[in-house]
Amino acid sequence: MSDTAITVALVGNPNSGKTALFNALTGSRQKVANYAGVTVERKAGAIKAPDGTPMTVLDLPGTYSLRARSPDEVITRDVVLGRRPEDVPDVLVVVADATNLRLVLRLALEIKAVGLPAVMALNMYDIAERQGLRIDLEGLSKAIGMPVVTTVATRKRGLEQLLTIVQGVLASTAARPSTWHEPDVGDIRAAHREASRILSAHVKPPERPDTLTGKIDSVLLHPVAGLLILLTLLFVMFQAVFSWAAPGMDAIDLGLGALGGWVAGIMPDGLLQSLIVDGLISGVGSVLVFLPQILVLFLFILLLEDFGYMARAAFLMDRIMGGAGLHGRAFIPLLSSFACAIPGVMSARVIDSKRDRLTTIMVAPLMTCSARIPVYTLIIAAFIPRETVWGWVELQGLVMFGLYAAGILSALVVSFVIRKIFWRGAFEPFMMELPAYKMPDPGSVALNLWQRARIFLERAGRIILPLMVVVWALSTFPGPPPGATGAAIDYSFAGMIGRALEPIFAPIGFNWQMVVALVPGMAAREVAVAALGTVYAVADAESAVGTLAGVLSLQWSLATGLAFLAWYVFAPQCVATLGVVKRETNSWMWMWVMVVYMFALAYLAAFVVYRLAVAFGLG
Ligand SMILES: Nc1nc2c(ncn2[C@@H]2O[C@H](COP(=O)(O)OP(=O)(O)OP(=O)(O)O)[C@@H](O)[C@H]2O)c(=O)[nH]1
Ligand SMILES: [Mg+2]
Repeated sequence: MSDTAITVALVGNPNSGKTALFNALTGSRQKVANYAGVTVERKAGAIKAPDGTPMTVLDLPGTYSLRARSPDEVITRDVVLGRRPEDVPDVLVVVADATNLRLVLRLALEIKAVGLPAVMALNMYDIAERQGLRIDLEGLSKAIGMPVVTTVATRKRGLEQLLTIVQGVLASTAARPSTWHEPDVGDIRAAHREASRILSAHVKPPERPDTLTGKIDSVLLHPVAGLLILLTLLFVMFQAVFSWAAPGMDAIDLGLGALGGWVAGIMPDGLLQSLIVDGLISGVGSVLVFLPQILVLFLFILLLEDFGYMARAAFLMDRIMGGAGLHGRAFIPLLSSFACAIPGVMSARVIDSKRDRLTTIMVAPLMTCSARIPVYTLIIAAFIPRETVWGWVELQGLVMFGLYAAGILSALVVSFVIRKIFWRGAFEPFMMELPAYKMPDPGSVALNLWQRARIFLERAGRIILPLMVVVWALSTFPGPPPGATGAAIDYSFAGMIGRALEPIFAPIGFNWQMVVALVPGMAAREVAVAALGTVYAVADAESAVGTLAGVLSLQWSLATGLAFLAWYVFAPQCVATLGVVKRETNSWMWMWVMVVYMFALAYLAAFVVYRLAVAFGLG
């Protein structure tokens, strides 16, 4: 970004399409979704105006006012008011949802007071046209004192005109000193009246109002039917994760097996062959197999997000979450944590109260992130028979559903305990605008899915691959002394480390190979799967290309398998998440509290599960 570039900041209400506009302008792929509070950071992108002038575009978190309450709104306020030296805007683009103008008009009046040249982008104009909404663009523009341009961010419509007008106001208007001050209740009322006046003067109600959203909501938000539908959706999702992904997983498995066999055939036996076949193909491959499942899961999540269902799910869960002491806005952070706890912890920024935010951050890693999928499905494939329980309900999917439910339940219980022990507070009811339903756009879903695949593959290459070289080396060296009788790996460093730590984990039924896998598993959960793949492949060179699940089902008891699952529901096995918790809470203490409480829960849960299973004769 050059200092001479013009800086354009996109400001607006949540869910008005700022990020969609940012992506359309800059060609980036920041997350866009049909609910409020998606963006919690400022993002910058460099572009050229139609006449070639370099520009920097800033995407900002959504807000209803510059009177910022939550940390994400503070970012927006500070950028707009020029308080962040690295991002001082020259011009503001107020991004408005054309079908929902009342609140953004209030914001536009505040923006006027800031004194910078400003333009309003009337976004989602396609929907406004479909509804037959009649907006007097000229009158509106006069009333708010800034040019108005219509845009359709998702179809890249109106972008050139927007940029041209942005340059126009920059050339014709000089920045005035800011007269903005934190509005008090009286100011807000006055602004509200003014916004209503502008609205009734320049916007005629739609000829074909969106009645569909109301109709769908009467079913989906029904206190009983709605919850049942939500549960059914989740249930179908986990069934699909197993049944739809199976062919893809089998294909990858077969391909990797063939690759391993081929490499073993053309390379002479020896260290290098072992590194490639046992370390890389068995190790990294055992994680790659799970790509189809991750994609099926995200396909569901992306479709539901784009459709506008997630905000409804939040609404339905509000009573239950409130009962557990979670803030109404905690749903979105917890939902994001299903992908990964890192964006989840970050989106807790939408919560204004410090304590509520901290509670949400503390429980976010309990939600089942996608890195747990390889661990869960590996153990399920090894120990849970592929049986049909009832109709189309399969046992494996049912167990997966149970593991996700265990994560959610434990998050509710932990936040309940935090609120009871550390701080009590008033229950904050859900406050989020429910977005209108939209048909998901196949192109953007496909693009997002591809992003997910890329993240997964990049992790395999950047984190798992190098770690597997280390795990392989630790399991191979030093070689066994001459005349040794045991398996070679018993004499290796990995064997020594595993045996040294084994006593700690013996009470919960873990063997030393599992302990060896837990250590690099701190880097990321799925690394443990890869490490098991490598350790067992090195240990048993004969069947190095057999499936890992098959090996585990022979080597572990069912009780051990279940204890491992219980461990992974709770263990804080991801250093990156801990780093983000430290950054977002700005405290080492809370990070350590998280480490200690999650490890304690993991150990306890694995212990109870293991002992119970043994008592039932599954040891
Ligand atoms: N039909 C239509 N949909 C749009 C348009 N612009 C954005 N959307 C959709 O509106 C939803 C919200 O878009 P985002 O870009 O995430 O909104 P945002 O303003 O960045 O939201 P926050 O980050 O939460 O403040 C998404 O589902 C987009 O696909 C548009 O011009 N037309
Ligand atoms: Mg956004």
